[in-house]
Amino acid sequence: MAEQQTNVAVLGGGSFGTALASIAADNGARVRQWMRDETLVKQINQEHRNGRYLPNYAMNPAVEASADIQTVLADAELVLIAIPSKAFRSVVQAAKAWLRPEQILVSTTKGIEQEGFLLMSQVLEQETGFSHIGVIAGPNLASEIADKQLTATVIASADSLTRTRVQQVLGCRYFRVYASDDRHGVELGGALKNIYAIAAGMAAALGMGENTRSMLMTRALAEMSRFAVAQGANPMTFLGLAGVGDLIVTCSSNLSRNYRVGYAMGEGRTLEEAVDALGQVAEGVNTVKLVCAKASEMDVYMPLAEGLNHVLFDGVPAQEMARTLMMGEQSSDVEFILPREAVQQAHRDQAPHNQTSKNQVSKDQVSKNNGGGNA
Ligand SMILES: NC(=O)C1=CN([C@@H]2O[C@H](COP(=O)(O)OP(=O)(O)OC[C@H]3O[C@@H](n4cnc5c(N)ncnc54)[C@H](OP(=O)(O)O)[C@@H]3O)[C@@H](O)[C@H]2O)C=CC1
Ligand SMILES: O=C(CO)COP(=O)(O)O
Repeated sequence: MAEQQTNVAVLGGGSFGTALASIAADNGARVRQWMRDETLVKQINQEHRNGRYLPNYAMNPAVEASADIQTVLADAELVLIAIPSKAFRSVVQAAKAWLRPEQILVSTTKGIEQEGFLLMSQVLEQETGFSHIGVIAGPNLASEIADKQLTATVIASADSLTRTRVQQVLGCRYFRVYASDDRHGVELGGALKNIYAIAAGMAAALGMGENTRSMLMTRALAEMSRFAVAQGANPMTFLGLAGVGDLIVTCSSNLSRNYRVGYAMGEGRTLEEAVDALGQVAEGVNTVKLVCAKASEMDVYMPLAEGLNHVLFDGVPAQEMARTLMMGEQSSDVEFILPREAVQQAHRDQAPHNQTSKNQVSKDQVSKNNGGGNA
């Protein structure tokens, strides 16, 4: 529980920003929430309801909404930024004149900026140069938080003041906040799982069974952690809420917008139709493109992401991805115990006449096969 009244600013009037603003207010903080939509500002201040993003949620009436970013940031000790990745930098730039180095800046955004492949905390660092910077990620469907379903998240920062203040300000009887100092790993976990949530939604619409779903999620975790480790993250982070925790919820729930985009495509809709019908952000659509380009540049094997990328952007039918799911290399289960290279070497050593074994399909063959493969 908050020990003293803290001034909190939330930038973003979407579903997650609204849920976090209300949690902080429930917890005794003085909360101001910024959004650009004046009609929504009026509705939140008069009806204590965000009719566009969380229409059935009775917000804490103490949350004060405003379209004036200067007013919202005045006196804020903690600033939570819940703006989709495509607009994140421009909003930080608009806020910059009123930010101060002693403030704690926390991104809640699970996405990647195309230019430079930057995560949002890196954008915050670039734009401000401040030292109290953190990220929040975890299995946090906003609409379940709005129902006050028991929920846990992670605050990740190298800065202990950031971790502690966020735990104090947001931790309450229905929202638990665990700490991590692997900011990069936690932030990558939140961004990467959106890719696999789309694939899981597609698999569900295609009628795949529970074994398939479990395989997909577990191999997704292998792929995510492989990529994150190549980017300098700690693989153990993926055992936590921001890794396996967030992956489970978004690959299982129709409340996840990324899952819903995949489901709609599995039912035969185009990407454009699926995204238009959603009317909110599905970060995974952009993330899969950026991650595949980065993985190819770094030579990281990511067949699930590559397969999805082909379905989303190259017109490959979803059914084709499912078929090729079974044709990739049969490699190591947990490669941090048995490295992939060791399995591949054993196959090479034991193949008759040093031919590629029958069950072992090379990376080249997998990518030729319409981009699908087993992670
Ligand atoms: N919703 C969830 O369950 C969770 C979401 N997240 C992450 O939080 C981030 C924000 O998501 P969420 O709140 O759900 O998003 P929503 O799509 O619900 O809302 C987006 C908000 O950002 C605003 N916005 C978009 N572009 C701009 C812009 N150029 N300038 C100013 N404001 C802008 C929108 O304003 P307007 O209405 O005027 O367009 C809206 O207030 C995402 O990265 C998401 O991954 C993380 C955990 C859970
Ligand atoms: O990140 C989320 C839950 O943890 C929200 O997922 P979606 O963006 O797919 O709705």
